[in-house]
Amino acid sequence: MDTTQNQSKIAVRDFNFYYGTFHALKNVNMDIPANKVTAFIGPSGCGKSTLLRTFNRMYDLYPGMKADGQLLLDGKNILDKNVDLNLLRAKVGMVFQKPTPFPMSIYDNVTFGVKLYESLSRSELDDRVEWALRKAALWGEVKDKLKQSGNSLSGGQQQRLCIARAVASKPEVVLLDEPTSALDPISTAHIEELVTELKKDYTIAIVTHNMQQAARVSDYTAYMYLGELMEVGETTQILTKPGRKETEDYITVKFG
Ligand SMILES: Nc1ncnc2c1ncn2[C@@H]1O[C@H](COP(=O)(O)OP(=O)(O)OP(=O)(O)O)[C@@H](O)[C@H]1O
Repeated sequence: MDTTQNQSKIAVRDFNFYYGTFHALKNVNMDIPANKVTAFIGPSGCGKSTLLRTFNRMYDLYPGMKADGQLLLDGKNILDKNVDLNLLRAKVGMVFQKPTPFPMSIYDNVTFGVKLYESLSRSELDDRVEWALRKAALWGEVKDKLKQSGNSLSGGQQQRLCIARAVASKPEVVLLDEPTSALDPISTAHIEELVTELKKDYTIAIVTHNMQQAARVSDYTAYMYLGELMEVGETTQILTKPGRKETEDYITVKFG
């Protein structure tokens, strides 16, 4: 990938990841450019979600997992033992496949992470809630019912609420793990528009099984296979003229 014009936000260097004795990611090297969307594609089980989750060290939440190599966020290795994990997760937000609003009001969902890292006045919090919900293109639909439970929203609205929650603490990177796979086409279109909008302010990494989605939203695409990064490059090039046979076979089947 040509990173000379694009500043690398995350640099992955000689990175390996293990679930116990299972070697899930094998010597991965790549750059995730700032203020761009990088899509991760590849067959089920190839390690896309595993790689994404290492970018905010989600794996620290589970025993028996091990990583080596380097994951440099703005040049600093996030694998270092003395990294403040709360701060890291404030900088690198995550949205999961299934919408996961917390069992609390829409307002409290958005302020949840903010309150952990910042002490804002009530009016500052109100402003942040409006700002985040506007970013997530949800404000108009919920501004009159902020005290209602997040679970009262539709699936597509819930996912936008999760995006609002992720951006509310003003992260630098947003990780999206198949964010639209549980959504209808209209909600999917909403989220895709949002991803394009968000990259002005954030660096975005998205896992998707949908090649059309990768084509629509991403600038760069990484193809993974059996724990290896097979190739990475500009999305138009990877999807139309992949360098490797494995990528071509996968894309041909997926595009149908
Ligand atoms: N908690 C875990 N413990 C042990 N092995 C795991 C765990 N999570 C994932 N794996 C294994 O690691 C490999 C990569 O899984 P991962 O979920 O990252 O793949 P993926 O490409 O995101 O797949 P999918 O597209 O199906 O979501 C798989 O072989 C999977 O079985």
